[in-house]
Formats: sequence, structure tokens, C-alpha cells
Amino acid sequence: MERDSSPSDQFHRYKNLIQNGDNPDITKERQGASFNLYNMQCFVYENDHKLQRRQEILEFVESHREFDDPVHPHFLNRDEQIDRATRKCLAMVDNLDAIDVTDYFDEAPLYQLLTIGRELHCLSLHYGMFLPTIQVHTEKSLILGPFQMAASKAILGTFAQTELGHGSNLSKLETTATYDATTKEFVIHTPTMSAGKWWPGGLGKSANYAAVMAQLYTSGESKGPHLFMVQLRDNAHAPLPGVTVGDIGPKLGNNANDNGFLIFDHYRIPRRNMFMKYSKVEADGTYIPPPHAKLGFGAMVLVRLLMIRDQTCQLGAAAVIAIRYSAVRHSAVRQGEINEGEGEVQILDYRTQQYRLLPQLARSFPSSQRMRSRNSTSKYVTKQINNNANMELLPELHALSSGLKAVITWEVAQGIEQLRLSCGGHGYSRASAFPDMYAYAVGGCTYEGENIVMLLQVARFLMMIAKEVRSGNPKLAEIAEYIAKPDAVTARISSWKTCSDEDIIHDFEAVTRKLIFATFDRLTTLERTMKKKEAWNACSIDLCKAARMHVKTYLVKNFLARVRTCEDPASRTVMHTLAKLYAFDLISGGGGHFMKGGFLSEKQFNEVQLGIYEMLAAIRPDSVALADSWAISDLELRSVLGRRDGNVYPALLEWAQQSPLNQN
Ligand SMILES: CCCCCCCCCCCCCCCCCCCCCC(=O)SCCNC(=O)CCNC(=O)[C@H](O)C(C)(C)COP(=O)(O)OP(=O)(O)OC[C@H]1O[C@@H](n2cnc3c(N)ncnc32)[C@H](O)[C@@H]1OP(=O)(O)O
Ligand SMILES: Cc1cc2nc3c(=O)[nH]c(=O)nc-3n(C[C@H](O)[C@H](O)[C@H](O)COP(=O)(O)OP(=O)(O)OC[C@H]3O[C@@H](n4cnc5c(N)ncnc54)[C@H](O)[C@@H]3O)c2cc1C
Repeated sequence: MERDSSPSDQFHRYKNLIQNGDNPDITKERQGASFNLYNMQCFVYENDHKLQRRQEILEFVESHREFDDPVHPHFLNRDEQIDRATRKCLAMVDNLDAIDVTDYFDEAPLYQLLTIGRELHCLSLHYGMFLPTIQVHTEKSLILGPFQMAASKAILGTFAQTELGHGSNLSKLETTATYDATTKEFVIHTPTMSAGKWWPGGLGKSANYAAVMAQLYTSGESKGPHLFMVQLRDNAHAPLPGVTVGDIGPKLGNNANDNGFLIFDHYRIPRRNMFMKYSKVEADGTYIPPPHAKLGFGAMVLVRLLMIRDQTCQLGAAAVIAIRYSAVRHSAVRQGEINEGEGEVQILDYRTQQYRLLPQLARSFPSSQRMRSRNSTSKYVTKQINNNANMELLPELHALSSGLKAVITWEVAQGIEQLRLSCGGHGYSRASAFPDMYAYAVGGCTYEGENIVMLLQVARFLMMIAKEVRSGNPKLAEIAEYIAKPDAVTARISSWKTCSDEDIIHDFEAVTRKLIFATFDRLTTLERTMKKKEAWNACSIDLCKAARMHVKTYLVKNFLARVRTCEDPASRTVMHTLAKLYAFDLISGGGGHFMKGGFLSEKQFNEVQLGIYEMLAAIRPDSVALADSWAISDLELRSVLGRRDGNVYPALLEWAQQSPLNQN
């Protein structure tokens, strides 16, 4: 009797049963689109140049063999994952000048995704936080000195702030930096176990320097948390005497990153290693405070803005995968017939499936659009601060970046999970990319400011505005002008086709305003009988709700405004429906707020629900083309389910074949 064929032979036999070329269903979807894909892509990426740069970077990476993966990364253990990421990082950095990637918001994340994938790695913190810290906090005269080494990659750094005992509450960090005027040095020390730094990325094995946040003591006085440039390892990469450092072990995701711990034992650094752009310690120990108490937190604000863009792209990619898969899922396995005898349908035709996919697709657009102009706002604010110590815009930028960070990372993580579920069993496989995507995105809910803590920062800002409005003398930031508008008693929203953008904005603003003032009134009432902080705590659930609603209103307004700038009529029509779907879905999800006090009548609420169903049907024929408008290549997507050609099944077989369990 003949021996059983090998697993590899069996795979090939199955593969040959499946057709080559693009999946016909996905081709049909593309042919049925109501708009021109190129025009839409130019709108999504703002201009043709950005689109071309995406293509250039893709072709560059694809043509360089050092970016190839000999073994699929899903089948590597942690050591191998770290090795792979490090090898890729080196290639990525070596080629940086050749491909001329300088733009941190669009090009750098793309270049990184194409070379390494969705991973935080040994260089993430160097580029993501260490360099921004240097840029934001180093005096001009020094930026070309020792700090230039960081920019030129002569040193590799991380951002060491969080401790075992404290992460959110920076004022209670325990690591100390005590100035010794006799030697003109700071003594960095870890006085307790809970003061040990814990979490910094790239710290465990890779970084030889860190920007360390420590409580400054000078002339016997405590001056609060400040940043210091600290060398951790010598030229042979061994920890320096007085420094204990290591890896904190595997995590939910991002395991190619060596997040680490760090303990100091009376470790001395020169005085000039304090980041002294805003606050200073003179040689004799005299302390010069910064022009604004929170300027020391500036790097975090910048990175929150970077994260928003980065995270939104994850949701866009997840929507692309789920929509393409839903278009091809029926050729081999059928899920049921809608009209008996008329043949089975693509799962994309189920209204429930559309309800899972399309609001997530809609959600992925406004935040990515937004960030482009936030980027310029942040540059503007930084310039104002640098030029003439103008701090006026800082609270607004802090509130906005904190709020967007909290709302978007949460929506992205929830959205990815919803999209994963929409792909059934295959969504659970790592081949789909969803598990890695989720693990990457959900980390963003915690790092760079835990989301609830961030929402409460927005709430502080809103309560301050509410107080000013009530006092009759408001000095309002642009993002808060609507809070001073007169109350509105009834909603204007009607059918999705007839209601205007102004109606939608009116209703969102009115509901948010009401929520803000209701919370403000509750807070001030409680403050009469409680200590301020107790009253704040008692109100904090409402405070978070008001903050969320404020951010969502901001996103709705900006999505609608951005759609109005679309020059191509066909693209604008589809995008406008998508923007309305986004707004209506938020109303439907936050129905309680809108119906409170009869603001939105039951009839209007039913209109909103019906509107959603109709918009799902209207967008359905364009959904694959809309997914394509993200212009994400297969290399960037890294998903078997989301392949552009729709040939999911042979690709799944091919992927499984690489499992080490199938090698013998
Ligand atoms: C080109 C290259 C190519 C190569 C490729 C390279 C690719 C590169 C591309 C990369 C892609 C991107 C991905 C990024 C990856 C990065 C990964 C990151 C990893 C994660 C890092 C981390 O995870 S790192 C640790 C972060 N850890 C926090 O994030 C702590 C949160 N905790 C707080 O941030 C404070 O603790 C908290 C709550 C504010 C209270 O601070 P507190 O207690 O001192 O203050 P209070 O609450 O008392 O507030 C007192 C008043 O200060 C006001 N205020 C407070 N902060 C302010 C501020 N910043 N600006 C202005 N105002 C501020 C406030 O609004 C009040 O104002 P008012 O009095 O007027 O109301
Ligand atoms: C993947 C990853 C990478 C990271 N990388 C770095 C890094 O490179 N460098 C670095 O320094 N750190 C890093 N961190 C740490 C990260 O910044 C902190 O975990 C984060 O700031 C939250 O702090 P915490 O862990 O102390 O949480 P906690 O503050 O202890 O939060 C725990 C709970 O308490 C609640 N809570 C806390 N304070 C309040 C409050 N005032 N009011 C109401 N509720 C509150 C929170 O909402 C949360 O539910 C990383 C973390 C992760 C997960």
C-alpha cells in the first residue's frame, strides 16, 4: 500500500482545487462602485503627493531583500520575535536616508508598518518618545551637543517615567534626583521598591540612555517631577555601576518590545543632564521654575497626538480586512439564503453584517482626517511656547489631545474586536491579523495616559469653561465656543436625507452642553457639603460622560466639515452619507443622552434608527471601494483575510503550512 502523502503534498493538492486570479466577487464589487477610486484616495490622503509617497515607500521596502521574513513572524517564539524586530529595525534605520522618511504622522508609521508590522519594538520609544522629549525639552544651545547623538542614532534611548507604584499620578513618583552643588551633579536614586521604573519600552535589553522622570530636590526643597538624561549602559552595553536593569517579561501583545525595569543606587549624572529648556537648576542650586507648571509634560502631549493618527489607521486596516472578507465569504461556504431558491448571498449582504462593518469604517475616517490639522495646531502651539512663552493655547491642546486619545483608542480597540467577530472563526486566527491588531491597539487605552484619567483631564477643562460661562465672562477656547451658546429645547434631526449638517451639529452641541452643565451643577452642589476632591470623585462618572460627549461632538463637526472640502462630487456624496452614518450611529448608541428631557422625540429617534438602516443599504454597494480608498497594500495589511485579490482560502492553507507542527 502507498504511504500517506506528506502534509505539504496534501496542502498542494487542496490548493490546486482553488482558482487563481482575483476572486470574481471582489472584482464585481469594485466594478460597481459609484465613485472614482483615485479621486477618493486623493481626498482621504489629502493630496496626490501623499498617495505617491505611500507607493514609493511600499516599492522601496518591497525591493529591499533585508526586509524579507524568512519565517512568518506568527510562528516565532519571544526571543526570535525580538531578534527579528531588531534586525528589521537596523535595516529600517540604515535605509532611512535613502527613502527620506521624515514625516512622523504619515510616512514614518507607514515605513515602520511595512518593514516590521504592527509591533512596538526596540526603537519605538527611541523614535516615539525619546527624540520628541529631546526636541521639546532641550535648550537650543545643547540640541547640537551631546543630544545630537540621539538624533544621529549614536545612542539609543527610552522614556522612563512609570514606576511600580505610580503611573498616572505623576506628582507621587518616588525616584529622586537630588542636586549636589559641591560636585555639580544630580544623584538619581530609587528609595523604595515601588519607586523602581517599570514598563519603559526598549529598556530591558536595548536602550543605553533614558529620559528619566524624577522628583527634583535642590537646596533641600522638593520641586516636583522633572526630566533627566541618564546613561544606563557603557560602550560594551553592560549596565553602569549603580544601575540595575532588565526585561519585565511577556505581555498581552507587543512582545518584540523589551519593556523593562530600572533601579538606581545613588547614581550620579552631570548637572547639564537635566532637561533645562523650561525649568533650570543653576550651578549653585538655585531653581528657576518653568513659565507653565505642566510644560514638563509636553512630550506626552505630542505623543498622544501621534498615537491618535497611528491608532485610527489600525481601525481603518481592520475595516478593510473585514469588508473584503465579507465580500468573498460565500464562494466556498454558504451561510444561508435570504430568498429561498435564489441562491446564497455574500455575508456582506446581511444587514446585521453591514451594521457591524460600516459604522466602524465610518469611525475610522474622521479621526484620521482630524489629526492632520491637529498636527499643525501642535506645531503652532510649540512655536508659540518657544518664541515668546505664550501658554494660552496649552490647556486647550492638553484637553483636546487627552480627550481624542481616550475616545479614539477605546473606539479603535472596540471596533477591531467587533470587526474580528464579524469574520467568524477565521477572525480568531492570527492569520486574520485581528489578534495582533487588537493587542497593539488596546495597549493604547493604557499607555501615554490611562483613558479614564485622560477623560477626567478633559472634564477639568470643561468644568472650568462652564464656570466661566456661568460667571458671564467667558474667555473661550475655539473648541469650547459652543458651550456658551443658548440652550436648545428640541432636536432638529429628521430623516437622514433631509436633515442638514447644521441640524446634526446643533443637536450634538445642545446635548453636550446640557450634559456639561448638568454635571457642573451637580458638582457645585456637592461641593457645598463635601471637600472639592470628594465632590469631584462623586461626580466622576458624569464627568467622564460629559468629556466623551464633548470629544464626539468635536469629531462629528470635523468629519462633516472635512467632507464639505471634497472637490469630487461622487466621492463627496458617499463620504457625506458615511459622515451622517457616523453621527446617527453615535446618537443611536448614546440614545439616553439625546432623549433625556424629551430633547429628541420618539418619532425622531425612530427616524435615526431607520436612517441608519437606509444608509447601510446606500453604502453597501460602495463598501469594498471605500475599503480600497484607504490604499493599504497587502504588505501593510498583513492579513490573509483582507488580501486585495480576495483569494482567502489558498492563502489560509499556505499560512497554516508554515506552522512548525506541520514540518514533520
Ligand atoms: C523617522 C523614523 C522612522 C522610524 C519609525 C519610527 C516610528 C515613529 C512613529 C510612531 C507612531 C506613533 C506611536 C507612538 C508609540 C509610542 C509608544 C508609547 C509608549 C508608551 C509610553 C508611556 O506610556 S510614557 C508614560 C505616560 N504616562 C502618562 O501619560 C501619565 C499620565 N498622567 C499625567 O499625564 C498626569 O499625571 C495628569 C493626569 C495629566 C495629572 O497631572 P497632575 O496631577 O500634575 O495635574 P492635575 O490633574 O492636578 O492638574 C493640574 C493642572 O495642570 C493641567 N495639566 C496637566 N497636564 C498638563 C499638560 N500636559 N499640559 C497642560 N496642562 C496640563 C491640568 O489640566 C490642570 O489644569 P487646571 O488646574 O487649570 O484644571
Ligand atoms: C504597552 C505599554 C507600554 C508602556 N510603555 C511605557 C514607557 O515606555 N514608559 C513609561 O514610563 N511607561 C510606559 N507604560 C506605562 C503606562 O504609561 C502606564 O501604565 C499608564 O500611564 C497608567 O498608569 P498605571 O499603570 O499606574 O495605572 P493606574 O494609574 O494605577 O490605573 C489603574 C486604575 O486606576 C484608575 N485611576 C488612576 N488614577 C485615577 C484618578 N485620578 N481618578 C480616577 N481613576 C483613576 C485608572 O482609571 C485605572 O482604572 C506602558 C504601559 C503599557 C501597557
